[in-house]
Amino acid sequence: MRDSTTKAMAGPRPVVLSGPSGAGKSTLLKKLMKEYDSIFGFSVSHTTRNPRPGEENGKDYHYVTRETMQAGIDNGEFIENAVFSGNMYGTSKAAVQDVQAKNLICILDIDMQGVRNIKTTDLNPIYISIQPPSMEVLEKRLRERKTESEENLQKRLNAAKVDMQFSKEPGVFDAIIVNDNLEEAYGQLKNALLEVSDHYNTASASSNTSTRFHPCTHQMKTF
Ligand SMILES: Nc1nc2c(ncn2[C@@H]2O[C@H](COP(=O)(O)OP(=O)(O)O)[C@@H](O)[C@H]2O)c(=O)[nH]1
Ligand SMILES: Nc1ncnc2c1ncn2[C@@H]1O[C@H](COP(=O)(O)OP(=O)(O)O)[C@@H](O)[C@H]1O
Repeated sequence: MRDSTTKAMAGPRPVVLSGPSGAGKSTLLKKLMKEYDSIFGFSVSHTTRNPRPGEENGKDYHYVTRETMQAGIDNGEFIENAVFSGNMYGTSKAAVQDVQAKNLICILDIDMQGVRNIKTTDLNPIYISIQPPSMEVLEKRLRERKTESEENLQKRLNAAKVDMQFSKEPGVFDAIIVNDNLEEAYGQLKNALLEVSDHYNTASASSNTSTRFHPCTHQMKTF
């Protein structure tokens, strides 16, 4: 059902990045955000999982208890929420509004349940799937990341099999990027952001030849 509280406002379309845990979404997003920090803004999700070393509350996630998260959901504060590997995750309306208020293109990193749920809302994002070259490579990268217990790792690998099938469903994603070589995948991500939307265009920066994103304003829905 559509959220009847949504209202239209001018602004660029958000971007959803999805794909298996370990596919490289955070790595690619961090590169994009570093290069184009005046263009893109990250939608900071809520989660009940513990922070990893180096992660910052309010930057990577809002780390909350189950009780706090459930209260927020019950109170209608979330656009979507899901349980992944035993933890709750969700995109609050405030997370998206905070980015839009800065006139930045909002980027969401969400799982496939989130993709399905967002498709029932008026957010109208561009959907990009980041996929690993193979299950073997995914497992190797997840193990080398050293962030997960064996149990969590197995849960992520099981979810990844379903996710890889989901990404092949016609019409779900505007672009699918296989993250084999990081620089190539990053180039493809930038191209996908340009190609999948008429609302982006490129121009040479005055002082160098790097590609710049210039979002045009158009009608979009916000929460
Ligand atoms: N539905 C939904 N999924 C989210 C949200 N935030 C993160 N996720 C997904 O939750 C999964 C686990 O994220 P995380 O614990 O950070 O582990 P990682 O993907 O292995 O780095 C990933 O697939 C994320 O895309 C959210 O707000 N909503
Ligand atoms: N193209 C790549 N080649 C090799 N390692 C990569 C590549 N992309 C990401 N990684 C590494 O794989 C691990 C998983 O990437 P990450 O960005 O955390 O994935 P996700 O956010 O999708 O869970 C990280 O340790 C990251 O440094």
